Amino acid sequence: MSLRIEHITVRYGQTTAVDDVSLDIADGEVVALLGPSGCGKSTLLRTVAGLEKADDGEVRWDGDDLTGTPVHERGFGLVFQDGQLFPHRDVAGNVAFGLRMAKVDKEVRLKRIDELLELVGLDGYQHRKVTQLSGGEQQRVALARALAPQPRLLLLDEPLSALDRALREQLAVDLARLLREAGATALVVTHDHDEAFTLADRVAIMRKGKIRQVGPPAEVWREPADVETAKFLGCNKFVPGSFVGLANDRVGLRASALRVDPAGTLEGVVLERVHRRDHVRLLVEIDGDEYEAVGPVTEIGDRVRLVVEQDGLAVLRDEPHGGQ
Ligand SMILES: Nc1ncnc2c1ncn2[C@@H]1O[C@H](COP(=O)(O)OP(=O)(O)OP(=O)(O)O)[C@@H](O)[C@H]1O
Repeated sequence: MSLRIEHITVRYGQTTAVDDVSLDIADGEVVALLGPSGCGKSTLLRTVAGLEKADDGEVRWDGDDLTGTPVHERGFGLVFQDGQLFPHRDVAGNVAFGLRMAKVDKEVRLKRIDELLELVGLDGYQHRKVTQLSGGEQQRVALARALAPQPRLLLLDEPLSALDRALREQLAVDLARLLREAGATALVVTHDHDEAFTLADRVAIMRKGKIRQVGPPAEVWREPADVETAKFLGCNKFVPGSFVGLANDRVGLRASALRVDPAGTLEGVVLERVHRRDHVRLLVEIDGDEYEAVGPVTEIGDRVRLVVEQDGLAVLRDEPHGGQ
């Protein structure tokens, strides 16, 4: 039971939206397709769904080429950014949709609806109108509806991006849990790295129509394949490894890489201070160069010591020409 994307290319006129992409998804695995706007993520997902036709390459399930298989016969569940619920049906009516199509008995159907609503945290919502639900609740219903017929693969296109930040963070955690509980095999498209890293067993980084790197979240976070990927994953400064005590040629620093701490070995002078929701962000001069750092509160002009936070670092593989 596995999906294989083989050398898929999709063009729109002069634009190559997806450029020779190959990717496998194993049974029960959640893979996130992560990349900036316009990199081709949705086009690739839509091609897997059968909503878009590939100019080249194949999408296979258990070895079978799906090229001639229409969307509704692929056995895949789809969830889009805005849920696309049926407004005239209640919650149960929406969740039941795929089960009705599959001619599942009413009794079994009702039981399955109850199970799914419990799974997505909407127990007791069966007869609520979907137009009277919050955005987060609507997305949960969309997810329950997609999961109901037990699809062999779940395709999620920016499932949380219509929601506000706080709700998105909470729902990403819930979604990760319920994909695991449902044992779902899923491909999730997102441009938000926090979301991708929360949800996925593996993250595939996409840029300009190509997959640049695939790996477990911790590995991609720690060792981006190149400088562009490191920048996309939050690195805004690149230094020789020796600056942070590593042997690598080049290391990317995220804003959280340096933290003021009297035990630190680096020394600098505070140039600027900004208060953020849950921390203080500083601009510090070290040996004539400027770096971001995380506070405690200090005064402009203070001399401070700084420690290096490993999570804030990205190690770049040594490149013969020195990368950026
Ligand atoms: N129907 C279409 N006709 C023409 N060009 C298209 C069409 N759909 C997408 N494109 C182009 O293909 C490229 C990839 O688009 P796609 O929507 O797959 O990117 P994306 O990574 O999903 O972006 P976003 O995160 O903004 O949705 C873009 O340059 C886009 O303008």
